[in-house]
Amino acid sequence: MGQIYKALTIAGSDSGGGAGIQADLKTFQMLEVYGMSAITAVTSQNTLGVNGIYDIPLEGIEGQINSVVSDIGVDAVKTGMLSQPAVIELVAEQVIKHKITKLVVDPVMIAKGGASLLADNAQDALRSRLLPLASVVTPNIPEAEVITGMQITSIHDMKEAALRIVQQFGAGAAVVKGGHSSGEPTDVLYDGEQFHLLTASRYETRHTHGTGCTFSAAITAELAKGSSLFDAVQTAKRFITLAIRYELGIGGGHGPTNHWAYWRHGNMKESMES
Ligand SMILES: Nc1ncnc2c1ncn2[C@@H]1O[C@H](COP(=O)(O)OP(=O)(O)O)[C@@H](O)[C@H]1O
Ligand SMILES: Cc1ncc(COP(=O)(O)OP(=O)(O)O)c(N)n1
Repeated sequence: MGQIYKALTIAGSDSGGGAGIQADLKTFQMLEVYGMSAITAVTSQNTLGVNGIYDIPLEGIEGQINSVVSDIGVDAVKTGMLSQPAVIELVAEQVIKHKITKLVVDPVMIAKGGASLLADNAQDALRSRLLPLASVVTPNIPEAEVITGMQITSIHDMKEAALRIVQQFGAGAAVVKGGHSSGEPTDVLYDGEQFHLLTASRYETRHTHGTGCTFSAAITAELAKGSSLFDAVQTAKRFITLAIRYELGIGGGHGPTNHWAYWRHGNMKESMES
């Protein structure tokens, strides 16, 4: 079987299977990384929206992380929905305690349907406790605006936000994602030294539920395998573009992306070009 690479997601459960823990584990599997989970909250959710949020007690979250790390071990960790300041505090402590060096922070704040997945009073904890521990942070444009306090209306602004997330808040790197912009969905990576722009075609579809989770999970999987940050982000961009392009078309609202697409269509030469 060769070497088994392992990744842990610390995030919320999406009963609809398109975002959160479910999207992360599907992505890890497709990228041939063994996936594990520490669930922070259970959501009752489908393509139409979030109907309920049930937080997991702190000792339950800590127990899941300890169980996994102490026995199986992790090559990389990602965070998603952390919902409360105390959860962020706990996760930060665990990252330090377990000496996690590859940490992808997806600063999940609001679901596509509008439900809040991060309490307003958790923003400070996110900035001060988690961002300094992150190898890379992956905000969408509204999340980057909340973190930095600046308005983002251009690639220039996206670069400035990524720079601030690294220089002001202490993250190792930042990818400000362009899904919420108009035009081509260009993502801006600042790796601490230079900027990289990752561009793809925009596919006009309502089936984009879980794009951010899937993208950050793909980065995590590639980092777990030992890829450089730039290579990991490039692979993640390809993974999410194909997952959006080959939509499943299920559900009456914002449907999930296609986590099989990279595997089924990923080596088709023209798959990113048309
Ligand atoms: N309609 C689309 N077509 C192609 N790529 C997209 C589309 N929407 C988002 N993306 C890409 O999906 C990834 C997630 O982006 P985004 O939607 O901004 O994040 P989030 O799901 O956190 O809001 C980024 O790489 C972004 O460029
Ligand atoms: C449990 C859970 N976690 C995260 C999200 C948000 O995921 P994201 O990838 O940002 O996708 P959209 O909400 O933008 O579709 C979620 N909905 N549920």
